[in-house]
Formats: sequence, C-alpha cells, structure tokens
Amino acid sequence: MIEIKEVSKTYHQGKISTKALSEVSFVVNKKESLGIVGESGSGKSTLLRLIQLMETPSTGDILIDGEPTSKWTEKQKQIQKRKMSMLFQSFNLLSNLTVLDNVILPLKLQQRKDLDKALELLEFVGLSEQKKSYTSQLSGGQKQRVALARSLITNPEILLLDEATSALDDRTTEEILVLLEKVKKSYEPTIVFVSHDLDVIKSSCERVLIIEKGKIVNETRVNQKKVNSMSESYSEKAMRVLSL
Ligand SMILES: Nc1ncnc2c1ncn2[C@@H]1O[C@H](COP(=O)(O)OP(=O)(O)OP(=O)(O)O)[C@@H](O)[C@H]1O
Repeated sequence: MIEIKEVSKTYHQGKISTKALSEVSFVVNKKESLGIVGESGSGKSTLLRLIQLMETPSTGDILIDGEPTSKWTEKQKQIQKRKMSMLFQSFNLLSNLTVLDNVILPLKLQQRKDLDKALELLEFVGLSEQKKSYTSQLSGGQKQRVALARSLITNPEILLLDEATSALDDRTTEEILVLLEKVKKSYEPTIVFVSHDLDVIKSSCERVLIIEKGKIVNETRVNQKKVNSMSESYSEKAMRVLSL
C-alpha cells in the first residue's frame, strides 16, 4: 500500500516559487487501479514523480507498506524504484535499438538478461513479428505496446501511467486499454493512471481522485463501463459517444 500523507511540493526557480501540491493525502491499495484526473498544471505529474521516489515532498511523507520513505537510505529507495515502472505519453523508447533490445533494456541496466521473458512479453503485446524492427518503423500504438512490454520486464508491483494514451488516436487508445485489462488479469499490478482524459480513466480505473490546483477536491468510485472490444469500429464508437 502507498500512502501519501499531507504532502506538499513547492518548486523554486530563482525568486519564483510554484506550489505544485498542497497537503495532499490519499492511499493507493495493493492491486487497485487508481485514476488521477485534473487539468493541465494541476499537479498530476508531480504526484507521480513523488510516488516514483524521483523527487521528495517539501513537507509530508510517502509511506510504502507503512514505512515512511523519508527515512529510507538511497539503497532502500533504489530497491523500491525497481518495483515500479512508468509509462509515458511520449513512449520514451530508444530509436537506435530494436524492439527486442528496448524491451530487454531495463534488465540490462541491472546487469540481468532474460531473453525468454522479453520474447514472451512481445508475444503478450502482439509484437513478436516486429522484434527485430527499429522503433522508428512502428506506429504510435505499437510503440506504446513496446513500452508496455518493457515496463513489465522487471515484474513491477506498481505501474505508473502518465497520460499513457494521450498521444494516441481513439482507436489505438482502445487497443491499449484492452491490453491494460489483460495486464491487470495476468500480472495484477497496482496501477496509478494519471490523465486528463475522463473516458480513458473511466474505462480503466475503479477509483478516481480529482485534483485541482494541487489539491484533491473529490474522490469517486467509477461506475465502470466495460472496455469496448477491439471489434468496435471507429464509426460505432463515434455513434456511441456522440449519442450519449
Ligand atoms: N520541475 C519543476 N520546476 C518548476 N515548476 C514545476 C516543475 N514541475 C512542475 N512545475 C509546476 O508545478 C505545477 C504542476 O505541474 P505538473 O506537471 O505536476 O501538472 P500536471 O497536472 O501534470 O500538468 P500537465 O498535464 O500539463 O503535465 C505547474 O504549475 C508546473 O508549472
């Protein structure tokens, strides 16, 4: 369980201070999918970076399984970071590496190698045939599939998604959301999904926090609609959404 306890974050740039988060408190339960929605600049990415232990709160603390991370050594933080993976809007793939090498990269950085696992994950995301391609040859949806496979190679307990579908069109977004459901069933990670896209969050999260100007202003359980099957055509989706 992750507990965000009265966390504030202020950035200082010269004489300018920006309060990105203001006394934010909430928990993320093990294996749940928590959505965080809010407009641009509301503090969503800051929250993810804090959970990821890439930044530290100005005040307050982040507790992981009951332990305050502010008291952790760098080594303890490093161990926790390895239990988390992040998916970005911009995919963050290396264009000079093949699809397979991109997937295996997080293991290589830890001086480990597991080719079978990488191949299994490429199969899981439906990209076995592209394993030798360079990522520049792939579509946006395919790139995010590679990024998803790469994020799973370290068996993360926590998957953090920062606007992970925001660069994709509607159809491709649906495909990634279907894949995310498969990830949930097969790997049961804890998911924190940050997005400004309400439809995406509604499709993929059970519980949602609404953030505004650095404060959590509301929390709701999602009346979950089923993720649409991949067979729904663009025009069917358009009719469904537009006729609501
Ligand atoms: N490294 C930084 N230095 C200075 N200010 C920052 C930094 N990171 C974020 N901010 C500021 O903190 C506030 C919250 O930013 P944050 O990126 O967390 O919001 P967001 O909801 O993720 O927005 P977006 O959806 O546009 O990425 C903004 O006012 C932003 O300008």
